[in-house]
Amino acid sequence: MQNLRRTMLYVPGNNPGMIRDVHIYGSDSIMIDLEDSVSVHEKDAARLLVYHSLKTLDYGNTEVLVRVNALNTPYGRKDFEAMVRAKPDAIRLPKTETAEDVLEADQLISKIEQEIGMEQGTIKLFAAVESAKGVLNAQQIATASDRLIGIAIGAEDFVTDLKTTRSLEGIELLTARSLVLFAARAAGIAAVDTVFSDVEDEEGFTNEVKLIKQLGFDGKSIINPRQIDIVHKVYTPTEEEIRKSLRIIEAIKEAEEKGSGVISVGGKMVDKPIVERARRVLDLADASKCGTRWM
Ligand SMILES: CC(C)(COP(=O)(O)OP(=O)(O)OC[C@H]1O[C@@H](n2cnc3c(N)ncnc32)[C@H](O)[C@@H]1OP(=O)(O)O)[C@@H](O)C(=O)NCCC(=O)NCCSC(=O)C[C@@](O)(CC(=O)O)C(=O)O
Ligand SMILES: [Mg+2]
Repeated sequence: MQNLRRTMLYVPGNNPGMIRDVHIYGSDSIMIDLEDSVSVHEKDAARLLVYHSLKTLDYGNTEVLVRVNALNTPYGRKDFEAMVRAKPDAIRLPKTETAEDVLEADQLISKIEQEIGMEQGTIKLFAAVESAKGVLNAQQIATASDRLIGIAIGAEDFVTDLKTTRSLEGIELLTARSLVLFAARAAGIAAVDTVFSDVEDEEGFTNEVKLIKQLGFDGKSIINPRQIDIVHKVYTPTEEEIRKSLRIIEAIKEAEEKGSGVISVGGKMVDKPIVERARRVLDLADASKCGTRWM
Protein backbone atom coordinates (compact mmCIF):
# COMPACT_ATOMS: atom_id res chain seq x y z
CA MET A 1 0.00 0.00 0.00
CA GLN A 2 1.19 3.49 -0.82
CA ASN A 3 0.11 6.90 0.46
CA LEU A 4 -1.80 9.39 -1.63
CA ARG A 5 0.52 12.35 -1.85
CA ARG A 6 -1.50 14.96 -3.69
CA THR A 7 -0.79 17.61 -1.07
CA MET A 8 2.23 18.00 1.23
CA LEU A 9 1.52 21.01 3.43
CA TYR A 10 4.55 22.87 4.75
CA VAL A 11 4.26 24.27 8.26
CA PRO A 12 6.99 26.45 9.76
CA GLY A 13 8.70 24.58 12.62
CA ASN A 14 8.75 27.68 14.83
CA ASN A 15 4.96 28.21 14.84
CA PRO A 16 3.30 26.23 17.68
CA GLY A 17 -0.27 27.20 16.71
CA MET A 18 0.11 26.09 13.12
CA ILE A 19 1.93 22.89 14.15
CA ARG A 20 -0.91 22.00 16.55
CA ASP A 21 -3.69 22.52 14.00
CA VAL A 22 -2.03 21.66 10.70
CA HIS A 23 -3.65 18.23 10.21
CA ILE A 24 -7.23 19.49 10.53
CA TYR A 25 -7.20 21.01 7.04
CA GLY A 26 -7.08 17.58 5.33
CA SER A 27 -3.84 17.55 3.33
CA ASP A 28 -2.53 14.07 2.53
CA SER A 29 0.81 14.82 4.20
CA ILE A 30 2.15 17.50 6.48
CA MET A 31 5.73 18.64 6.33
CA ILE A 32 7.08 20.44 9.38
CA ASP A 33 9.93 22.67 8.33
CA LEU A 34 13.17 23.26 10.21
CA GLU A 35 14.91 24.68 7.15
CA ASP A 36 14.23 27.88 5.23
CA SER A 37 11.08 29.04 7.04
CA VAL A 38 13.01 29.09 10.35
CA SER A 39 15.59 31.83 10.92
CA VAL A 40 19.08 30.91 12.11
CA HIS A 41 18.26 32.50 15.49
CA GLU A 42 15.39 30.05 16.04
CA LYS A 43 16.86 26.77 14.77
CA ASP A 44 17.43 25.28 18.24
CA ALA A 45 14.09 26.41 19.66
CA ALA A 46 12.22 25.13 16.59
CA ARG A 47 13.95 21.74 16.76
CA LEU A 48 12.89 21.38 20.41
CA LEU A 49 9.34 22.49 19.63
CA VAL A 50 9.00 20.04 16.74
CA TYR A 51 10.49 17.19 18.77
CA HIS A 52 7.99 17.70 21.60
CA SER A 53 5.11 18.25 19.19
CA LEU A 54 5.77 14.95 17.42
CA LYS A 55 6.09 13.17 20.76
CA THR A 56 2.79 14.49 22.08
CA LEU A 57 0.43 15.35 19.20
CA ASP A 58 -1.66 12.79 17.32
CA TYR A 59 -1.94 13.52 13.60
CA GLY A 60 -4.07 10.43 12.96
CA ASN A 61 -3.68 8.95 9.48
CA THR A 62 -1.93 11.97 8.03
CA GLU A 63 1.58 11.25 6.79
CA VAL A 64 4.13 13.34 8.72
CA LEU A 65 7.46 14.51 7.31
CA VAL A 66 10.03 16.86 8.77
CA ARG A 67 12.22 18.93 6.49
CA VAL A 68 15.58 19.09 8.25
CA ASN A 69 18.54 21.32 7.48
CA ALA A 70 21.14 19.82 5.15
CA LEU A 71 24.00 17.89 6.74
CA ASN A 72 26.55 20.41 5.44
CA THR A 73 25.01 23.12 7.68
CA PRO A 74 25.65 23.61 11.42
CA TYR A 75 22.08 22.40 12.17
CA GLY A 76 21.71 19.25 10.05
CA ARG A 77 23.21 16.67 12.38
CA LYS A 78 21.32 17.95 15.44
CA ASP A 79 18.10 17.91 13.39
CA PHE A 80 18.62 14.24 12.47
CA GLU A 81 19.51 13.28 16.05
CA ALA A 82 16.30 14.82 17.36
CA MET A 83 13.94 13.97 14.51
CA VAL A 84 14.73 10.25 14.23
CA ARG A 85 13.96 10.03 17.96
CA ALA A 86 10.70 11.95 17.42
CA LYS A 87 9.72 9.33 14.78
CA PRO A 88 8.00 11.12 11.89
CA ASP A 89 7.11 8.91 8.90
CA ALA A 90 9.89 10.46 6.84
CA ILE A 91 12.62 13.06 6.79
CA ARG A 92 12.78 15.39 3.82
CA LEU A 93 16.33 16.20 2.74
CA PRO A 94 16.56 19.68 1.26
CA LYS A 95 19.00 20.76 -1.46
CA THR A 96 20.08 17.20 -2.31
CA GLU A 97 22.79 17.31 -4.94
CA THR A 98 24.31 13.83 -5.10
CA ALA A 99 23.63 10.19 -4.26
CA GLU A 100 26.28 10.60 -1.52
CA ASP A 101 24.07 13.20 0.21
CA VAL A 102 21.33 10.57 0.44
CA LEU A 103 23.74 7.85 1.56
CA GLU A 104 25.16 10.09 4.29
CA ALA A 105 21.64 10.74 5.60
CA ASP A 106 20.73 7.06 5.30
CA GLN A 107 23.79 5.98 7.30
CA LEU A 108 23.22 8.59 10.00
CA ILE A 109 19.59 7.51 10.39
CA SER A 110 20.70 3.84 10.57
CA LYS A 111 23.17 4.69 13.32
CA ILE A 112 20.57 6.56 15.38
CA GLU A 113 17.93 3.86 14.82
CA GLN A 114 20.45 1.31 16.11
CA GLU A 115 21.37 3.42 19.14
CA ILE A 116 17.76 3.76 20.26
CA GLY A 117 16.68 0.23 19.38
CA MET A 118 14.38 1.29 16.56
CA GLU A 119 13.86 -1.20 13.73
CA GLN A 120 16.24 -0.45 10.84
CA GLY A 121 14.49 1.32 7.96
CA THR A 122 11.65 2.72 10.09
CA ILE A 123 12.34 6.34 9.16
CA LYS A 124 11.92 6.93 5.43
CA LEU A 125 13.61 9.58 3.30
CA PHE A 126 12.26 12.04 0.75
CA ALA A 127 14.90 13.91 -1.30
CA ALA A 128 14.34 17.41 -2.67
CA VAL A 129 16.52 18.59 -5.54
CA GLU A 130 16.82 22.35 -5.77
CA SER A 131 19.82 23.06 -8.04
CA ALA A 132 21.03 22.29 -11.56
CA LYS A 133 23.48 19.76 -10.07
CA GLY A 134 20.73 18.04 -8.09
CA VAL A 135 18.44 17.80 -11.10
CA LEU A 136 21.22 16.37 -13.30
CA ASN A 137 21.92 13.76 -10.59
CA ALA A 138 18.25 12.98 -9.97
CA GLN A 139 18.48 9.44 -11.33
CA GLN A 140 21.35 8.46 -8.98
CA ILE A 141 19.68 10.29 -6.08
CA ALA A 142 16.40 8.44 -6.63
CA THR A 143 18.08 5.02 -6.39
CA ALA A 144 20.61 5.80 -3.64
CA SER A 145 18.78 4.26 -0.68
CA ASP A 146 16.01 1.79 0.11
CA ARG A 147 14.64 4.37 2.54
CA LEU A 148 13.75 6.76 -0.28
CA ILE A 149 10.01 6.98 -0.84
CA GLY A 150 10.02 10.00 -3.09
CA ILE A 151 11.81 12.84 -4.80
CA ALA A 152 10.66 16.44 -5.05
CA ILE A 153 11.71 19.58 -6.84
CA GLY A 154 12.19 22.86 -4.97
CA ALA A 155 11.69 25.55 -7.59
CA GLU A 156 12.41 28.70 -5.64
CA ASP A 157 15.98 27.62 -4.94
CA PHE A 158 16.27 25.99 -8.38
CA VAL A 159 15.45 29.14 -10.39
CA THR A 160 17.82 31.11 -8.16
CA ASP A 161 20.55 28.62 -9.00
CA LEU A 162 19.71 28.93 -12.72
CA LYS A 163 19.94 32.74 -12.42
CA THR A 164 16.37 33.21 -13.59
CA THR A 165 12.93 33.73 -12.03
CA ARG A 166 9.67 31.76 -11.99
CA SER A 167 7.03 32.45 -14.63
CA LEU A 168 3.37 31.45 -14.46
CA GLU A 169 3.84 29.22 -17.53
CA GLY A 170 6.81 27.47 -15.90
CA ILE A 171 8.91 27.15 -19.07
CA GLU A 172 12.09 27.52 -16.98
CA LEU A 173 11.05 24.45 -14.93
CA LEU A 174 9.90 22.10 -17.68
CA THR A 175 13.16 20.21 -18.21
CA ALA A 176 13.86 19.94 -14.48
CA ARG A 177 10.34 18.76 -13.69
CA SER A 178 10.59 16.13 -16.43
CA LEU A 179 13.99 14.86 -15.27
CA VAL A 180 12.83 14.59 -11.67
CA LEU A 181 9.69 12.80 -12.77
CA PHE A 182 11.61 10.35 -15.00
CA ALA A 183 14.00 9.62 -12.12
CA ALA A 184 11.11 8.92 -9.76
CA ARG A 185 9.25 6.69 -12.19
CA ALA A 186 12.41 4.75 -13.12
CA ALA A 187 13.11 4.19 -9.40
CA GLY A 188 9.48 3.39 -8.55
CA ILE A 189 9.13 6.18 -5.98
CA ALA A 190 6.82 9.19 -5.64
CA ALA A 191 7.33 12.44 -7.57
CA VAL A 192 6.22 15.65 -5.87
CA ASP A 193 6.19 19.08 -7.45
CA THR A 194 7.26 22.34 -5.85
CA VAL A 195 5.34 25.09 -4.02
CA PHE A 196 3.40 27.92 -5.68
CA SER A 197 4.24 30.92 -3.53
CA ASP A 198 1.34 33.33 -4.31
CA VAL A 199 -1.51 32.05 -2.13
CA GLU A 200 -3.84 34.78 -3.47
CA ASP A 201 -3.51 33.69 -7.13
CA GLU A 202 -6.01 30.82 -7.35
CA GLU A 203 -6.15 30.81 -11.14
CA GLY A 204 -2.37 30.67 -11.55
CA PHE A 205 -2.19 27.94 -8.92
CA THR A 206 -4.95 25.86 -10.55
CA ASN A 207 -3.22 26.08 -13.93
CA GLU A 208 0.06 24.95 -12.40
CA VAL A 209 -1.63 21.99 -10.67
CA LYS A 210 -3.23 20.92 -13.98
CA LEU A 211 0.17 21.15 -15.67
CA ILE A 212 2.01 19.04 -13.11
CA LYS A 213 -0.78 16.45 -13.03
CA GLN A 214 -0.56 16.18 -16.81
CA LEU A 215 3.23 15.77 -16.57
CA GLY A 216 2.66 12.82 -14.22
CA PHE A 217 3.47 14.11 -10.73
CA ASP A 218 1.78 12.44 -7.74
CA GLY A 219 1.15 15.81 -6.11
CA LYS A 220 2.53 19.09 -4.92
CA SER A 221 4.25 20.68 -1.95
CA ILE A 222 1.96 23.47 -0.74
CA ILE A 223 2.27 26.32 1.76
CA ASN A 224 -1.31 27.22 2.73
CA PRO A 225 -4.49 25.32 3.67
CA ARG A 226 -6.39 27.28 0.97
CA GLN A 227 -4.39 25.39 -1.67
CA ILE A 228 -5.50 21.91 -0.52
CA ASP A 229 -8.97 21.69 -2.08
CA ILE A 230 -7.75 23.07 -5.39
CA VAL A 231 -5.16 20.29 -5.73
CA HIS A 232 -7.51 17.55 -4.55
CA LYS A 233 -10.18 18.69 -7.01
CA VAL A 234 -7.76 18.59 -9.96
CA TYR A 235 -6.50 15.14 -8.88
CA THR A 236 -9.93 13.59 -8.25
CA PRO A 237 -11.25 11.81 -11.36
CA THR A 238 -14.47 13.25 -12.80
CA GLU A 239 -17.71 11.21 -13.10
CA GLU A 240 -17.06 10.99 -16.86
CA GLU A 241 -13.51 9.67 -16.35
CA ILE A 242 -14.79 7.08 -13.87
CA ARG A 243 -17.61 5.95 -16.22
CA LYS A 244 -15.18 5.69 -19.14
CA SER A 245 -12.70 3.68 -17.06
CA LEU A 246 -15.45 1.28 -15.93
CA ARG A 247 -16.49 0.81 -19.59
CA ILE A 248 -12.86 0.03 -20.51
CA ILE A 249 -12.45 -2.56 -17.74
CA GLU A 250 -15.75 -4.20 -18.70
CA ALA A 251 -14.87 -4.24 -22.40
CA ILE A 252 -11.41 -5.72 -21.95
CA LYS A 253 -12.87 -8.44 -19.70
CA GLU A 254 -15.24 -9.41 -22.50
CA ALA A 255 -12.42 -9.28 -25.07
CA GLU A 256 -10.18 -11.49 -22.92
CA GLU A 257 -12.98 -14.04 -22.52
CA LYS A 258 -12.98 -14.22 -26.33
CA GLY A 259 -9.17 -14.64 -26.37
CA SER A 260 -8.26 -11.08 -27.47
CA GLY A 261 -6.12 -8.45 -25.71
CA VAL A 262 -7.41 -5.55 -27.76
CA ILE A 263 -10.90 -4.11 -28.38
CA SER A 264 -12.52 -0.87 -29.52
CA VAL A 265 -14.50 1.28 -27.06
CA GLY A 266 -16.35 4.26 -28.60
CA GLY A 267 -14.17 3.97 -31.71
CA LYS A 268 -10.88 4.05 -29.75
CA MET A 269 -8.46 1.16 -29.40
CA VAL A 270 -8.22 -0.26 -25.89
CA ASP A 271 -5.26 -2.46 -24.97
CA LYS A 272 -3.01 -3.16 -21.96
CA PRO A 273 -1.62 0.35 -21.16
CA ILE A 274 -5.05 1.91 -21.55
CA VAL A 275 -6.51 -0.68 -19.18
CA GLU A 276 -3.72 0.07 -16.69
CA ARG A 277 -4.57 3.79 -16.85
CA ALA A 278 -8.27 3.02 -16.38
CA ARG A 279 -7.45 0.95 -13.27
CA ARG A 280 -5.38 3.83 -11.93
CA VAL A 281 -8.28 6.24 -12.41
CA LEU A 282 -10.55 3.88 -10.44
CA ASP A 283 -7.95 3.42 -7.68
CA LEU A 284 -7.51 7.18 -7.44
CA ALA A 285 -11.29 7.69 -7.33
CA ASP A 286 -11.57 5.13 -4.52
CA ALA A 287 -8.67 6.63 -2.59
CA SER A 288 -9.95 10.19 -3.01
CA LYS A 289 -13.34 9.09 -1.66
CA CYS A 290 -12.21 7.09 1.32
CA GLY A 291 -9.07 8.72 2.65
CA THR A 292 -5.37 8.39 2.22
CA ARG A 293 -4.58 4.79 1.44
CA TRP A 294 -4.62 3.35 -2.05
CA MET A 295 -2.71 0.90 -4.26
C1 LIG B 1 2.18 31.87 3.25
C2 LIG B 1 1.69 32.24 4.63
C3 LIG B 1 2.70 33.18 5.32
C4 LIG B 1 0.36 33.00 4.47
O1 LIG B 1 -0.10 33.34 5.75
P1 LIG B 1 -1.53 33.95 6.01
O2 LIG B 1 -1.63 34.30 7.44
O3 LIG B 1 -1.78 35.01 4.99
O4 LIG B 1 -2.49 32.72 5.72
P2 LIG B 1 -4.05 32.62 5.88
O5 LIG B 1 -4.55 31.93 4.67
O6 LIG B 1 -4.65 33.92 6.23
O7 LIG B 1 -4.22 31.64 7.12
C5 LIG B 1 -5.51 31.16 7.48
C6 LIG B 1 -5.39 30.16 8.60
O8 LIG B 1 -4.57 29.05 8.18
C7 LIG B 1 -3.44 28.95 9.03
N1 LIG B 1 -2.30 28.59 8.18
C8 LIG B 1 -1.80 29.29 7.16
N2 LIG B 1 -0.77 28.64 6.60
C9 LIG B 1 -0.64 27.49 7.28
C10 LIG B 1 0.26 26.38 7.16
N3 LIG B 1 1.21 26.36 6.24
N4 LIG B 1 0.10 25.37 8.03
C11 LIG B 1 -0.86 25.40 8.97
N5 LIG B 1 -1.72 26.43 9.14
C12 LIG B 1 -1.60 27.45 8.30
C13 LIG B 1 -3.27 30.33 9.66
O9 LIG B 1 -2.58 30.21 10.90
C14 LIG B 1 -4.71 30.74 9.84
O10 LIG B 1 -5.24 30.07 10.94
P3 LIG B 1 -6.29 30.81 11.93
O11 LIG B 1 -5.58 32.00 12.46
O12 LIG B 1 -6.60 29.76 12.96
O13 LIG B 1 -7.46 31.15 11.05
C15 LIG B 1 1.45 30.97 5.50
O14 LIG B 1 0.45 30.23 4.88
C16 LIG B 1 2.69 30.17 5.78
O15 LIG B 1 3.46 30.50 6.67
N6 LIG B 1 2.92 29.08 5.04
C17 LIG B 1 4.06 28.19 5.18
C18 LIG B 1 5.32 28.81 4.60
C19 LIG B 1 6.48 27.83 4.62
O16 LIG B 1 6.49 26.87 5.33
N7 LIG B 1 7.50 28.08 3.77
C20 LIG B 1 8.63 27.22 3.64
C21 LIG B 1 8.43 26.17 2.62
S1 LIG B 1 8.57 26.71 0.97
C22 LIG B 1 10.26 26.76 0.63
O17 LIG B 1 11.06 26.66 1.49
C23 LIG B 1 10.71 26.94 -0.80
C24 LIG B 1 11.18 25.61 -1.42
O18 LIG B 1 12.20 25.02 -0.65
C25 LIG B 1 9.93 24.79 -1.50
C26 LIG B 1 9.91 23.46 -2.14
O19 LIG B 1 10.55 22.54 -1.61
O20 LIG B 1 9.14 23.32 -3.08
C27 LIG B 1 11.78 25.91 -2.80
O21 LIG B 1 13.00 26.05 -2.89
O22 LIG B 1 10.98 26.04 -3.75
MG1 LIG C 1 14.15 25.49 -1.08
